[in-house]
Parts: sequence; structure tokens; C-alpha cells
Amino acid sequence: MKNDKTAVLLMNVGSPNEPKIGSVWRYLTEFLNDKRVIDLPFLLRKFLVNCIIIPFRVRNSTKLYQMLWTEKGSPLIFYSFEMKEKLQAKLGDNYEVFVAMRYQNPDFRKVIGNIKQRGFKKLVLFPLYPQHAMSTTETTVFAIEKELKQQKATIDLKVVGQFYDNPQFIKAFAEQGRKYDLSKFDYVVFSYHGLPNRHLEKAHPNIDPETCSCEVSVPSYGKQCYRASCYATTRLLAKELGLEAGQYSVAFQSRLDKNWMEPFTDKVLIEKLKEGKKRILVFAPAFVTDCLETIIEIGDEYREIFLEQGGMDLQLVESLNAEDSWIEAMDGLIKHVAF
Ligand SMILES: C=CC1=C(C)c2cc3[nH]c(cc4nc(cc5[nH]c(cc1n2)c(C)c5CCC(=O)O)C(CCC(=O)O)=C4C)c(C)c3C=C
Ligand SMILES: [Fe+2]
Ligand SMILES: [Fe+2]
Repeated sequence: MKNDKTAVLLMNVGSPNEPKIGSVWRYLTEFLNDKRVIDLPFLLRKFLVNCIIIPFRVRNSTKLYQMLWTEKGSPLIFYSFEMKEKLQAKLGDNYEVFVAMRYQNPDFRKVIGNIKQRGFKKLVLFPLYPQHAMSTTETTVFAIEKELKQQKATIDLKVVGQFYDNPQFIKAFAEQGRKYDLSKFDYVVFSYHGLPNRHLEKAHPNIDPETCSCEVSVPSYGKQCYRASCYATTRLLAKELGLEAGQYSVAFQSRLDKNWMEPFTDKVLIEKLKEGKKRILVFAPAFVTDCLETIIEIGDEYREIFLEQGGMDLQLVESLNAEDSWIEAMDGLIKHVAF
């Protein structure tokens, strides 16, 4: 049976099935054993991840997931499904939208099996990451290509690559920010998920990342440089919001150890507070759905520390989730690469 429709597969990182220690352990095991996430030699990765990182991390991560969990489950998952429903209505009958996660559920292997069995011959893969990274976009594309081969599926694949500079994406994020009165804030921080410095060095073959110009422009050799894309996203958002130099800066959150991209968001927030910026608005434009890293890390943990140290307000800008303007942007991005 041949299916003339185009399948669209939305993919994100994934969450544990439940906020319980066993589920979080399984999630972290699948996530951190990915060689594009912890890119160390096999035996060293196995030892570090399974014997050190997970046993030391799993209790605290479970506690954070318990704080995050809602009646509808994990925000990352339920927002992805809300997004899917609205996108389906927008794209119409020539497309069918699916959701899968790189780690845990919905399992991308089962979703690919379903797409194959239903006779689709065209697939648009949409990794939901505005900025390209080996640990996100690259691992997602790799996993899907491998799975299609494994299942001997003769399906043409197109991929929506990084989209940080898509004007509708920028407008949609700026619109989320404009829900707050910008004049009530002393400063704006654009906080991105960090990466180990080693990953940045890999994005700069034969170039010294220390002297790379990616804070001010995207160099020709740095199109896939996550750092360059984060700074470029910030320039575009700042322009759209009418922010001037000195009113905002870039920072990186969620580090696993000290050898991650700097400046660190928690440190920047306190530095700015010491400079007298007592009301700070935080955008997190590496995330298209709210998740542990936005709701808990910024909205809870960083906010609590900021207020404890004398800050008056730390406000997280909600992510795009299933906002109409984002669905419009997705529609455009899909049709741009579609067959
Ligand atoms: C936005 C893009 C992301 C990049 C880049 C990224 C890199 C990256 N992450 C880890 C380790 C962890 N990340 C975790 C959660 C998490 N990460 C992203 C996105 C990116 N990660 C999201 C959206 C989430 C939240 C998922 C949710 O369920 O809400 C976690 C789990 C939580 C915890 O224990 O802190 C880990 C671990 C690495 C090592 C890495 C790059 C090398
Ligand atoms: Fe992460
Ligand atoms: Fe760079």
C-alpha cells in the first residue's frame, strides 16, 4: 500500500516515562551513553556515565522531575503533542504529523515502523533544535537514517536543519517576550543550553575557538558552530525587540562540569545583580518547548538564588510551545524543505 501523503516527524530530546528513580535511570542511561552526547572513547564513556555520572546524579534529577511533573505528564512531551495537533490542522490533508523522542518515549524506532507500515514514501524529519549541535540535531538525523536502513524502509528523507535565523521563528520568540512589559526590567539575559568545550572544538576543525569571531558574526567555517548560532540568535532577537548593546547578554546553562561553555547563566545573573540590575527577564531560545531546563532550572532554581541575593524579579519568558505564531513558522520551515 503506497501512501501519497508526506509524513512529518517532530523530534526532541525526550523525558523519563515517570518521575521515579528507575525511569530517570533508564532515561539518563540511554541519553548519556550516546556517543554524540558524551563523546569519549567507548570504555571511558561506559565507566564515567554508568559508574560515576548517573549514580551521583539520578536522585537529584528525579527530585527535579518530580517538581516539573504535571497532571498531563512532562511538559516537553505534552507540549510536543499539542504542537503536533495544531501543526496537523495547519498543514492539512497532504501531510501527517508524528512525534517521537530521541531517548525513551514515544520511541522513534516504533514510530518509523508505523510510518513504514502505513506506506509513506516521503518523510520530513524536524529536529526541534533552533541551533545545530552534535548532541541534538546530528544525533537525531543519524538515528533516523540508521533506523530507516535497519528497517529496510525505502522512504525519501528530507531534514529541517537549524532554523535560528528563520524570521518567523525570531518573531514568534520575540512575541513571547513582548507579553511582558520590557520597560519594567533592568536587563535581559539570553540563556542557552551549554555544551562541553570539547564539542565546540570539534565544530572548529583547525580553528582556535578562543580566537574565533563567532560572538560577533557567523564565520564561513562556523555555520555549524553552536556558539556562533546562539550569539546570532541573540542579535536577531535583540534587534526584533529593540534592545541596545548594554541592555542584554548571552549565557549558557545546564553544565555537567566546569569545562562547559562560558559564561554560566547562574554566574551572569548574580554579576548583573551586583551591578544593580534587580529585575531581569530571561529568554531561553534553544528550547522550543518548556521543559526541565526552563521551568525548573531558570524559573525555580536560578530565580530562588537571585531573589535570595536581593534581586526583585527574575522572569522566564515562556517558550514557543504550541503558540500560533510558532505553528506558522513550522509550517513554512516544513514546506521549504518538503518534496
Ligand atoms: C537545547 C538543546 C540541548 C543541548 C545542546 C543539550 C546538550 C546536552 N545535554 C546534556 C545532558 C542533559 N540534558 C538534560 C535535559 C535536557 N536537555 C535538553 C536540551 C539540550 N541538551 C532538554 C530540552 C532537556 C530537558 C528534558 C526534559 O525532560 O524536560 C539532562 C536531564 C536532566 C538532568 O539530569 O539534568 C541531562 C543529563 C549533555 C551532556 C549535553 C551535551 C553534551
Ligand atoms: Fe541537555
Ligand atoms: Fe565559532
